[in-house]
Amino acid sequence: MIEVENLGKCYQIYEQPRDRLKQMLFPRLQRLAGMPVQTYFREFWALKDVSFKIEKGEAVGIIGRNGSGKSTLLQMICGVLGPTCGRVETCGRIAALLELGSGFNPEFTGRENIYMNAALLGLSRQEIDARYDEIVAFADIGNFIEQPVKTYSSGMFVRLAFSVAVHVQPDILVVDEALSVGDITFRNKCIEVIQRMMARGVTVLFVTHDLSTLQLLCTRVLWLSNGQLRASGNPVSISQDYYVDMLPDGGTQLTVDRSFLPPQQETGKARFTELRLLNGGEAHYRVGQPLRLGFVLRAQTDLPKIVFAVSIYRADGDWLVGQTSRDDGVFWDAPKAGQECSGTLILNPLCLAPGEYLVAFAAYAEDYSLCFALTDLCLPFSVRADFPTWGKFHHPGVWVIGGEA
Ligand SMILES: Nc1ncnc2c1ncn2[C@@H]1O[C@H](COP(=O)(O)OP(=O)(O)OP(=O)(O)O)[C@@H](O)[C@H]1O
Repeated sequence: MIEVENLGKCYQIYEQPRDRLKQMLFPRLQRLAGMPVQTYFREFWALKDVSFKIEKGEAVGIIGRNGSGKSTLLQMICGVLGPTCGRVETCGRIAALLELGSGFNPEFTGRENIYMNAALLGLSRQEIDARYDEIVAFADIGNFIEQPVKTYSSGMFVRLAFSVAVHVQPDILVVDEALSVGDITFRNKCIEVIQRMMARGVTVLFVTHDLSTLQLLCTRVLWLSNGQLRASGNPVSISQDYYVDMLPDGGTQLTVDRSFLPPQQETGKARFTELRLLNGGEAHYRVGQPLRLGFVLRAQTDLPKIVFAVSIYRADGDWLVGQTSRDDGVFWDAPKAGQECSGTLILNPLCLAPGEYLVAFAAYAEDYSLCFALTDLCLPFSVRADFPTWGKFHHPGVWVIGGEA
């Protein structure tokens, strides 16, 4: 559905505005005068020599630090930006959510923008009429649909744009970071729709900094670094490598006592302010050692009683441990806005087989009816053994020779 070959985008960077003028005039004059031709800009490659293919029905996530070229790549795939070199080929109708509000006329109402946008994507008046109610219902922005979109909040913008994009029956859906401005209910609704579209064979390409959405939706991840394709493959292992690369120490102190905050879902209710993996300064856990996971949560509003949950995943995405304080009969008293709840989960001994692991933390109401905070996979750690082990777990056990079972 998408084929990108040796794609590159080079910008000319001028240190001062007058250099732009010099560049327009001087090289021509120098050429006329038979003098050596000078340039008054420096080249900056936002994207360089990127190649990949995406098949029908794949959901591909693009990750990378700020400025690594993700939006540039999406814009070139959607045809709104021309490449400096290389080529992009796509098949079928592309519906794209690029920059916030792009493709919308701010003076037009939501209704008018729906008609304009859907028409640009190739739908006839009758087709739009037939889908109009569905588009409005999905966007769920109430009477604002009759207001000029310049009065919309960023979340409302995205709701409407996303709703149009998914209702025009595209062959390729391209989403640049848009989901991150929607609230959690809308984000979950979008994820469901994207999953349904994927099941119908729609190809999805999206940029996100939210590694949990990435792992939930993607069949493959492309990691861009300084405009180049650094890695492509399994969402969990690539996001783990990416995550480690983002660590302040570059991951060199991977499993030594340290604290690091991963991205987390903004619920407006609470945030984890500290997450810590404690293993006494060792480079790796040994099979059978205790694992201590420390956490601090700050309430942003008055909250009821809290229970914490910790999940441990193997690096290939297999969910191995789901431990909640409620199951162990432990609750934290209802914190007031601004107050912190802290705690440690000690798994002793840690029964995981040798391998690479990641942790995720969550805080819920005691009946699990509300999630107050949820982190991405974080705190990568590894387990080693001095002896061969088999399977996913290694439980301490006692073997008895003979006797009764
Ligand atoms: N018109 C332009 N002129 C010069 N440089 C540009 C232009 N547009 C983008 N760039 C540069 O190209 C690089 C890649 O930008 P891009 O927006 O693709 O990054 P990104 O990975 O999407 O970043 P983010 O995560 O912050 O959205 C950046 O260094 C940016 O400054």
